[in-house]
Amino acid sequence: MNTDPRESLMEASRQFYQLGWMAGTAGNLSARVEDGSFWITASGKQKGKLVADDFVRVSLTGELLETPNPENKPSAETSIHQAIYSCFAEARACYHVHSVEAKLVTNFVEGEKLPLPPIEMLKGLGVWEENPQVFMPVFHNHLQVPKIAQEISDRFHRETPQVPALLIRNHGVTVWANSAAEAENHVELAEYIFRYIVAARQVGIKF
Ligand SMILES: CSC[C@@H](O)[C@@H](O)C(=O)COP(=O)(O)O
Ligand SMILES: [Zn+2]
Repeated sequence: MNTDPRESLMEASRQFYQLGWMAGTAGNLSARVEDGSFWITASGKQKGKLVADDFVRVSLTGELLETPNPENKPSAETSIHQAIYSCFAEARACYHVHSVEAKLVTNFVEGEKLPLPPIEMLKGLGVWEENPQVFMPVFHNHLQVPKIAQEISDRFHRETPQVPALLIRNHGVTVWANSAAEAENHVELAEYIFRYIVAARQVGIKF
């Protein structure tokens, strides 16, 4: 991967903002560099107009390594990115967005996983089966973000998720991939699936 992925992160953020998935300051994006550290959006930046100074570089253990602007603080959800990179050594990018549909679908289930419809788009998330039975992990939206990160880490060490994506209840989706381009693709596919789930419910289709 390119040593400085910020251009890809800014481009993805602009795109997600335009789609309504990173309204205001919502969401955070990160991508790793060769030494294992990662660039992540600084906390509280407007996601529709990020510039290269709106990022920080942190280590896998959360230590601040580089900040173009001394006032930058790492995203409040950095610990979730750390958990993902620690669980999946091959992951090179981790994107988190806040669409309306990603929040809605978490209200359709009470348990820890959301059943996904057996639609073609699942192939883009790595599921190549006929009529697959696939679930996306759902986590409680604890006020203390490190607690969410710990639960992600604990669950994923016990059980590998079927898709490279997770939901936080009434909050949003987080995806990961082995490149920034693939992470962007995963966000778009996950969001398509959430729109499908909402629409299927409206017309009474069950899966
Ligand atoms: C619009 S506030 C949303 C935040 O609480 C959080 O969930 C979020 O996604 C952005 O936090 P940030 O610290 O800017 O990375
Ligand atoms: Zn968030």
